[in-house]
Amino acid sequence: MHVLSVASEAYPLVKTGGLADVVGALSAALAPHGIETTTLLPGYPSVVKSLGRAKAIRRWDDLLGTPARLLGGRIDGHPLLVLDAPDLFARDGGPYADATGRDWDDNWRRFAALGRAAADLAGQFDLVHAHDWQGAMAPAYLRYDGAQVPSVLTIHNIAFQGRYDAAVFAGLGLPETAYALDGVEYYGGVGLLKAGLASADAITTVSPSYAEEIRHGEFGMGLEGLIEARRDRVSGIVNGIDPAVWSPETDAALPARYTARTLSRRRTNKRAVEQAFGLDGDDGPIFVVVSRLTWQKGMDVLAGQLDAMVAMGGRLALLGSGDAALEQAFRAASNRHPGRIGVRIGYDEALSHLLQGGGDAILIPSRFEPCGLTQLYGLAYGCVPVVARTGGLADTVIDANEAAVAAGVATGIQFAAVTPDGLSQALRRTMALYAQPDPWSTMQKQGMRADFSWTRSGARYAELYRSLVAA
Ligand SMILES: Nc1ncnc2c1ncn2[C@@H]1O[C@H](COP(=O)(O)OP(=O)(O)O[C@H]2O[C@H](CO)[C@@H](O)[C@H](O)[C@H]2O)[C@@H](O)[C@H]1O
Repeated sequence: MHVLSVASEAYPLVKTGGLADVVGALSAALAPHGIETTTLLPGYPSVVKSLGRAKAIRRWDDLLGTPARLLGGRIDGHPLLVLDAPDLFARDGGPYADATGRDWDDNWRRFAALGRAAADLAGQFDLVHAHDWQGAMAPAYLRYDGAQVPSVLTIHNIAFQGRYDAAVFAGLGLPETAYALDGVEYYGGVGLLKAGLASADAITTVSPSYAEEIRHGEFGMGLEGLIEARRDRVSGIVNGIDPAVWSPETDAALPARYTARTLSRRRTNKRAVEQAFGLDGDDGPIFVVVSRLTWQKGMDVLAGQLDAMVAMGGRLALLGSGDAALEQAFRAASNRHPGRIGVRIGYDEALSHLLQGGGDAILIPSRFEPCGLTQLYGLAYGCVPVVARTGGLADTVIDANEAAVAAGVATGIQFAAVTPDGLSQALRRTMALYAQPDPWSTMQKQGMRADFSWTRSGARYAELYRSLVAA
């Protein structure tokens, strides 16, 4: 089977978050099931450059108003297609925003063009798998083209919806009838994710709990009615992690590599974390954070608990970037507590590996979390996850309640309320567990033994694809 996977990022070519990790890993996850995945990405400058001298496979004189061509390449040995449309993608800055962080005004056109190109190419594939709002127009174009190729749309985060003014509809190149309640119309404007959700043959989210949560107002963020109406098409398939990239035994970013049997080697990495973040050397735990600094991730609540954490004897090494006010709050905390709180504002892939390989516990106090990958990396690296009980975090971490600790099955600490009290209790519980070396190392080893490889989830996607292609 040949599948076209359409997304705005894919590791290792372009990454701003977890979407890239998953899209980058899918091709290898599906190959054992006889599925060849071709990934279609926008031609950002770095992506086009990575292709070297590539020949155009196809050209458009007018792809939603702009000339474009299709270039071929490989991503980790798997087929790659790149939509080279310089008017849309040849810009400095990030995939979605300029260097100052301001979203590009024409994002609707940039990612609708990606979807339009995918639909134009779909005839060469058995199925199209689109990701998030940036890929979501692919199923919509397929539907309004009357194409026979089935489509899957995966929601990695329903908070990002690609919502625009009604005026952009005219630029989408769709029939008038598409501006309708069951089409692209969304609260009086245009919704790209909404259009995809209304059109795809199947909808997946990245954990079973999140699939359930988004049927309700608090998590559905305006799309709960549509999700509920299409619930027989919605399923949750939990993300895996790519062992070629995330494995403490082989990780080149770690000063000391280790396994569950050689956990004491982590001490060398812990010293490296202390150095990198200017932390005091002592025997207490180092909490780590690798995250976008946003409301979703509960970073405001964490910022409010840092004085308490330091008073308990904890230290923190934080790597992240995001909201300016939160960046400032963490910097200020680090100035207040030199040697106890170290902060690195920015994006650094290698440092994120070091934190997992040297930190004692990774904090993830998310208000909602479709799946979450950093807790899975934490589990694989013996960096115990301390997580809010929501979405994929609830599905992947076994809380260290008394029964679970006694049975030796706990893999982390869960807490229910993302509030100052909820988080400070979780920190206190973590400190108390850390003070008991045996249960703590049992918890680390349990996490490292848990299987979050793509084996099971790859099989689930393959099964879903087959059910649609056969239909
Ligand atoms: N400053 C930094 N430097 C280096 N690396 C950094 C970094 N900040 C974050 N990262 C990395 O970015 C990724 C974040 O992935 P997550 O799944 O945790 O969240 P995200 O919200 O981006 O993804 C969305 O999509 C994914 C994929 O489906 C879902 O798991 C998730 O719940 C959903 O919100 C991880 O690989 C992490 O290590």
